Amino acid sequence: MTILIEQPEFVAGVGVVEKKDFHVSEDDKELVLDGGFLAPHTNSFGQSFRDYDAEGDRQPGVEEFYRINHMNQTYNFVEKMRAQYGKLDKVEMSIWECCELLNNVVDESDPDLDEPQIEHLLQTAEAIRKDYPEERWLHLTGLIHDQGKVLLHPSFGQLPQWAVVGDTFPVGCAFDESIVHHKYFKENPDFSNPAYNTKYGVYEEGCGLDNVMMSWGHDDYMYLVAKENKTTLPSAALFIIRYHSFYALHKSEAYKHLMNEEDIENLKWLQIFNKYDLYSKSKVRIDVEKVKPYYLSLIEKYFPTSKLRW
Ligand SMILES: O[C@H]1[C@H](O)[C@@H](O)[C@H](O)[C@@H](O)[C@H]1O
Ligand SMILES: [Fe+2]
Ligand SMILES: [Fe+2]
Repeated sequence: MTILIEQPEFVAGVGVVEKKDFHVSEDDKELVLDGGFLAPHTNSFGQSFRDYDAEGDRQPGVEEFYRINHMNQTYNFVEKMRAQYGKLDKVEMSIWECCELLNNVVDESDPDLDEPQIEHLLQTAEAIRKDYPEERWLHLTGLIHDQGKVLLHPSFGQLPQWAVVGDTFPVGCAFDESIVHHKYFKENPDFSNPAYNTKYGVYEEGCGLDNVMMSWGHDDYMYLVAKENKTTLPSAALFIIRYHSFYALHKSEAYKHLMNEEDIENLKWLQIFNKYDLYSKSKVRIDVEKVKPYYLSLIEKYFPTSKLRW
């Protein structure tokens, strides 16, 4: 007997459809995988993924991270950061050089991972590659989605962790209760500002997420870098990069009233991507030198110049 496990797949022009991706053969009493990626039940610390209350060494630091993040991410702050970092006048480097810079970067907001970020980028991309071998754009999206974390590096002004990592959320309208450690928004000045604390705030129904200011961090920054450097990646890739930390949307379905038609389409891809972003976090290291030529070929395909403006 064969047990089929459902995996969604994208078919050009049709969108996301169900796909039978791998099976377990009971006759042979062994697992027969068609090279598929298996999402583990627990993280490398033995806890469920994204359990922000589970007791453990990382919990107090992660909670403190969110306290400071929620207090400081205001509409005004985001406007300033977008204007300053949108100039892309800090550094010139290639995508691969950026991967290498992330060799020393550890994300303090993450309860599931304490490995350097280069590992996470490759783990994500390689996990996607297993299940979606044909979607080369999605492999590259995996590789670059967290590169905005270079904002932590001294050559980018060494921004504090609260201004770079963690889940993101819209500013300029009410903070949804589904956001991790929501209680700390009480200390954010926008929380009691009537211009910003209603369901719509400064936005309108269906205005499109492109027109929504998101809390500042690696997502919005990398989106600007990719867009301004004229990537030919599809719009779903840019959507994934800008909103992959927006769990209130892609997990809790909050803020849907701000989406437009294109957002609704792109969200399907983000939900696929999220499985690999989250569940590939592990202690299993990728052989960087072995996979490097493949990713260099993708970078060449989707970016017009080898040096990017950051
Ligand atoms: O801690 C994690 C990490 O910073 C990820 O890169 C980000 O995308 C997540 O949303 C966040 O919660
Ligand atoms: Fe991220
Ligand atoms: Fe990530």
